[in-house]
Amino acid sequence: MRSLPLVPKAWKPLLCLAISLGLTAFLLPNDYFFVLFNIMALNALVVLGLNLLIGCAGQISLGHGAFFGLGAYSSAIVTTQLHWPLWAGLAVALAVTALFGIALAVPTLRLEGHYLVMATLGFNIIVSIGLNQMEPLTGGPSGLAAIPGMHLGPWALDTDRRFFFFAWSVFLAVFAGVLNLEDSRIGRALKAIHDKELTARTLGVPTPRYKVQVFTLSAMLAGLAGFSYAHYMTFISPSTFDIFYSVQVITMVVVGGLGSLWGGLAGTVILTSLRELLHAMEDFQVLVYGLLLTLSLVFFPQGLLPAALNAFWRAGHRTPSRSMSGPSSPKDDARSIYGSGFRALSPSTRKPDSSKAKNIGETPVLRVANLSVQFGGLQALAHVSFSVHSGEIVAVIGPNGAGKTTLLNAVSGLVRFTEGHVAVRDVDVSRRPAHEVARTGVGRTFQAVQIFEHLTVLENLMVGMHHFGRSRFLQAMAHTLKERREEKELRRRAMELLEETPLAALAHEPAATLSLFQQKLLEMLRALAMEPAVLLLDEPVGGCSPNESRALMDWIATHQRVGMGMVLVEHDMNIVMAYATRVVVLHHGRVLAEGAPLAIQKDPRVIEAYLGRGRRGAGQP
Ligand SMILES: Nc1ncnc2c1ncn2[C@@H]1O[C@H](COP(=O)(O)OP(=O)(O)OP(=O)(O)O)[C@@H](O)[C@H]1O
Repeated sequence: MRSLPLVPKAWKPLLCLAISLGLTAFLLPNDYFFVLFNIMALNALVVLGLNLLIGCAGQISLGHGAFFGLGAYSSAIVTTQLHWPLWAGLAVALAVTALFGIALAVPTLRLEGHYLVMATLGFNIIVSIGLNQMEPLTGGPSGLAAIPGMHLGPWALDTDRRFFFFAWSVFLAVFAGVLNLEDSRIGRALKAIHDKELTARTLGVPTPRYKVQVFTLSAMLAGLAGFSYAHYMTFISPSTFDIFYSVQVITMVVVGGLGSLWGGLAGTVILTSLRELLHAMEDFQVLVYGLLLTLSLVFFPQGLLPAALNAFWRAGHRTPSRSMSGPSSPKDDARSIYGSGFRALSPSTRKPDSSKAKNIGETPVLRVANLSVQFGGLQALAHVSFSVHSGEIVAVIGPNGAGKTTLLNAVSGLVRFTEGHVAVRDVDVSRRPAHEVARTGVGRTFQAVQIFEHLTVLENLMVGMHHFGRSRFLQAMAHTLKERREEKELRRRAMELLEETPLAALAHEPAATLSLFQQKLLEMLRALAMEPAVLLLDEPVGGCSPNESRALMDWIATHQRVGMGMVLVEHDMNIVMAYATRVVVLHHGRVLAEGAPLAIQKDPRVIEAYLGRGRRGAGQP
């Protein structure tokens, strides 16, 4: 089965779902239940898109009622008023929702959380007003009637039972595509964006493009549902597509569990049925949905269903799995923490300047020229210039607030600089977005470790390899042969890298369960997975014990030999002296001194900057 193209990854549960739906069709007693299940299928399509948007990419929309309406109305208008064929109605519905999706996504791209909710809510209200006001086109509040019924070529889907098979087949096909997408290179990138967007950008993930694409895809799924609804009901009016519909579908996502595609389906089944139960009490529906939404968000932010399932699971498994926790005590022996190749060096084995400068390349891999960064009235960096050659570890040191992290942020494209240039392997990356800088060859770690906690260890690494992949949204959804080969290759390379470290045994564990040491190691490995020309390490051993620090530094220093340059921001002078080939000292955003570690250690200007006037010669920096 694995070698066949276009077979969904989750084909077993999908097959079970298809069989259950087939059996359901024979068990449903009358047309009333078929109508209920048909509406459920269309809601499930909208929820699927919304879940992809909210759960995977972390963008919230209260405008999906509008996309549902735009899909329904655009097809209804062209098929009733222009007498276009049904397939043209579908094409128009998808095109219109895609265009509106892009038009809404691009300007709201920078918005997050409440602001994005407000923008999409505003969009829903505008569309509702438009549908009511544009009477000649939409029929106004009385709606559009006599819409052509759904048919597949010569087969008219003119009974509720026939439409049942159509609607659920469409849902199953799209569901398979979205499940494939979730478990692909793009899906991992979307989850990484949801988890830590800035970090994802520094790993080469084109976040703006993906956010627009996922928003558009989500809008198109609502448009597809709207198209099906219009030609199933053959009558539509604006009240179906108002803000209450958007609230309903959001509640279905939240109840089922944000980001859980199967949970979203369960939420749809439960809440569509609930709406039917509350049919007689129309005024209470808004109240019930609002209460469910609020209660879920406040008490069960991961979703009502996942919370119930977790409670059920915990009742059956009272003892937590040992493998899910990091090393439990300092008594865990070094091998269990570091694994082979991770034995700490004793301090005496690594001396300042010993055998460090053997493999330094001729041409710089990173050139920083005259770099200045201004934060309002604060000059954080002023005319900083230095370069890094392959095989070099250039330490950047300086007192707190000297501008070290700002320098790394400016080089990696996270901070705009007012003046200067940055070149990576002779490619000018000045003022390019962070993901492009990363793709040119800049990998980095952060002062406060930034792993994607909701991904596994292996998936974290695979996000680091994102820019090696070529597959796009549609290829990932269709799970094409090319995409499968690419995914297999990425997985193989990531496993190979992991096997270099003790993390291999934890490949499929959630990254959040790792100890700090393991997280630091994973973050470095993920940056290495990018195969960067230059690796920026921001206090890579901060928070680690001396043994852990040396183990990490010894391991990372082995990569010094493979033609990569490193910039090491570090406060621990023992580490700097032991591993740096050159040291750049920053003070008040300016380069105070630059040279070999031993020379820097004795430089009176450096001693003064670190220890202050009057204590010159009192000790080392
Ligand atoms: N985003 C920002 N907005 C405004 N000021 C900032 C910003 N980032 C840093 N700064 C300021 O710029 C200066 C340099 O900060 P930076 O974090 O680069 O120093 P650092 O040398 O890395 O310090 P530390 O060793 O404590 O990490 C500080 O005065 C800091 O307050």
